[in-house]
Amino acid sequence: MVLAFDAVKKSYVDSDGEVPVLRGVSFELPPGATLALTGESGSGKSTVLHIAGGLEAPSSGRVQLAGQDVTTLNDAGRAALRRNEISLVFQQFNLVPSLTVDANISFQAALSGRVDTGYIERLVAALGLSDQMHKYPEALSGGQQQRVAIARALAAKPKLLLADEPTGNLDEATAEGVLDQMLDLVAETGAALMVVTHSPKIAARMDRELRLQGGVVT
Ligand SMILES: Nc1ncnc2c1ncn2[C@@H]1O[C@H](COP(=O)(O)OP(=O)(O)OP(=O)(O)O)[C@@H](O)[C@H]1O
Repeated sequence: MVLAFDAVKKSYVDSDGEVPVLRGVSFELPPGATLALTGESGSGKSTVLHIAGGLEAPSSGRVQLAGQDVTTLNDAGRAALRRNEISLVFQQFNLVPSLTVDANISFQAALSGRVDTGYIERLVAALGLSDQMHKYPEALSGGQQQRVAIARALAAKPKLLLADEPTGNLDEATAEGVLDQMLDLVAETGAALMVVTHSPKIAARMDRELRLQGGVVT
């Protein structure tokens, strides 16, 4: 399995006391699988994504990523897993402002020593970014920045691609193009893909939909 959640629970503590968000979430994502994670606002979708990406720890339960139990790894182990096996696309694009688009796109791939120039050129062309490569992120529109973030995530050829509303700022045709690129990566490399989305159209393009409701998946 690329990703396996086993009875994952997560609570936050706020001024009212402990607030349970995930009450026992289990699912598996094998290589080449695609999954849409849906549910109402506040149902815990981003929380699942952050736990899957090793950014947050579950309160209990087990998470296995690329065959390793994330819950027992130390910080260095988790950081290595994040760097080498996982790409995340957030709602905020987290581009590096001091680097050109070109350098931003290669950034993660370079960290894990996997820069495939031919693949990056294809991606950049397919995502309509060829004319933007020497610009800095601040000179790009929101939709262009989003495509740069997606190109960076794909360029690293991760085993697991996690995306939170990856097409939120894009018009329909561009959003379709972005999804095509994500699904091509899955088809070509056997990566697994999990997408958080409110869009039934995007969900329909994934193999499977998990709906979060009341802290469990349905
Ligand atoms: N760091 C935190 N501290 C306290 N509560 C949190 C924290 N992160 C998330 N929550 C709470 O957990 C619940 C789930 O949040 P989450 O962001 O996972 O939902 P979501 O389904 O992704 O929502 P949306 O569709 O609006 O992005 C919310 O009630 C939120 O307030």
